[in-house]
Amino acid sequence: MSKVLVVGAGGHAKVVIATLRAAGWDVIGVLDDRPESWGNSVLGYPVHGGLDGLKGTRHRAVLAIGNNAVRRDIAARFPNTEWTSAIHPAATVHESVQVGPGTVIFAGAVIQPDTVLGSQVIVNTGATVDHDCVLEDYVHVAPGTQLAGGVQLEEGAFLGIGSVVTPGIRVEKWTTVGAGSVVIRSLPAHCVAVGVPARVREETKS
Ligand SMILES: CC(=O)SCCNC(=O)CCNC(=O)[C@H](O)C(C)(C)COP(=O)(O)OP(=O)(O)OC[C@H]1O[C@@H](n2cnc3c(N)ncnc32)[C@H](O)[C@@H]1OP(=O)(O)O
Repeated sequence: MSKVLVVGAGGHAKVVIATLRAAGWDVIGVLDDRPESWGNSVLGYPVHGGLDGLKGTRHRAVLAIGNNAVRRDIAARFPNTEWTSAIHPAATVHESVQVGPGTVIFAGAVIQPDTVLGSQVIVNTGATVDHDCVLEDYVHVAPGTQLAGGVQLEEGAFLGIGSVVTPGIRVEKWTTVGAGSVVIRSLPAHCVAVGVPARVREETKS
């Protein structure tokens, strides 16, 4: 069994650990920069200490943090870490799908042919991503999100739980789509869009 470290000791880490275990990985522990988490455990796996523990380790690691910008910043901080992807055996991922380093795909997700997932992407529980989609680096599609064919989610886009995107739509960089929203027109970068149909309600800085 290959050994792997988990980075992040929050709720998302529980699902990452469950996914890794189901996929046959040997989880050797958790790292988190918050001192209050040290000595605790996540699903029975000990939090050994801060992220500097990644320096010099020969083990692979998974970034188990749901926030897209935080994943981006940690990946930049540790360029020499070998980030591994994790796919739950109860996810359905077509053999033509490309999966980048550090990307996690949780139970019940379905990913259809010729979709491309970048690095550090999260396809959360039960999300469906249909044919020919592109999810760039640091994208997170929350549980139950449904993407039609040919959807493009640019770097850092976050789609809230249960959101829906119609065919061929583009959501530009670092934009957030609110829970339950239905995206029927492409969305610009760095904004928050909500509702049915989704409309921009706020511009953001990052
Ligand atoms: C396993 C996991 O847990 S994965 C994590 C999944 N997490 C999610 O899906 C979270 C999704 N987050 C949301 O939908 C949030 O509501 C956000 C990000 C869109 C907005 O959050 P905030 O900026 O805090 O917005 P806030 O709660 O202040 O609401 C602002 C306005 O937007 C409206 N609004 C917020 N979210 C939505 C939504 N999803 N759909 C429609 N309207 C919404 C509010 O009703 C409010 O309207 P008002 O000004 O007329 O009263």
